Amino acid sequence: MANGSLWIGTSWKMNKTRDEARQWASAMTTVAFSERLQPFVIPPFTSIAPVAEALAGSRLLVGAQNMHWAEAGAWTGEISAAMIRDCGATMVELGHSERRANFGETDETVALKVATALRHGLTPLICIGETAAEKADGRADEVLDHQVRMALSSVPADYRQSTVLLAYEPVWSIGEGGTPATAAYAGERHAAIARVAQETLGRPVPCLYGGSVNAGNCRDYVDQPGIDGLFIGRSAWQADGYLKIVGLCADACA
Ligand SMILES: O=C[C@H](O)COP(=O)(O)O
Repeated sequence: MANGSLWIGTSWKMNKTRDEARQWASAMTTVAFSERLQPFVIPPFTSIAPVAEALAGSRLLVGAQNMHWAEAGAWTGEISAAMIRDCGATMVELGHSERRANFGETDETVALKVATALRHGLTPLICIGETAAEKADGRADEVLDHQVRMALSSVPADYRQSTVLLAYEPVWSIGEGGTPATAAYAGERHAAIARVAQETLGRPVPCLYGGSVNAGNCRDYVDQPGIDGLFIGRSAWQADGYLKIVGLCADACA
């Protein structure tokens, strides 16, 4: 269980029109979230502004699923940190395994993006995780160590106390066909990640678990020491699914 806030959020990946996004957001506006929780939602780019408008005044933070590291320029198809801020987002997800596997994201580009995000006042949510093959080879902690060091060593000196989040998402646990990590396995990896983060940044860095989280297993994860929140896909894409998990996590904190 987290000592500080328990971060409970969802990325919608490439799902929802603006109308669908507004419907999800409007279901949140009357919810009294537990003070122990920090809720957040990460819509696709097209829905950031309408969701941020609908959630103005609520405790839910809004994020983007990716961004470019450059300030502006000839980067067709890309989105800058300033554009994301302009739409009302205050967080940005970086390095999701789907972007690493399908769009050439690397530890080097994630590092560049972390620095840019912080300079623009965006909280980076840095996704890390080993593949099934790396796990089978007994290399999970080695892979995570490298990912964490690369991402956190890029934090500019003036921003070392800014909020930075990690999300441990074993690649084999994500999406359709994914197998959720056992809470014990996730807890062991979180302990290893916490040691590397402390070494690299000189302070604790909150780390969320993601990968087939659902209403049936969410409490097992948040009961683990060192798991500071949950990053949820499919089980939170419907408002009632998200709120069910939020309620269970609030109970776990009580
Ligand atoms: O961004 C969220 C993660 O990739 C987890 O997705 P999932 O809960 O659908 O497995």
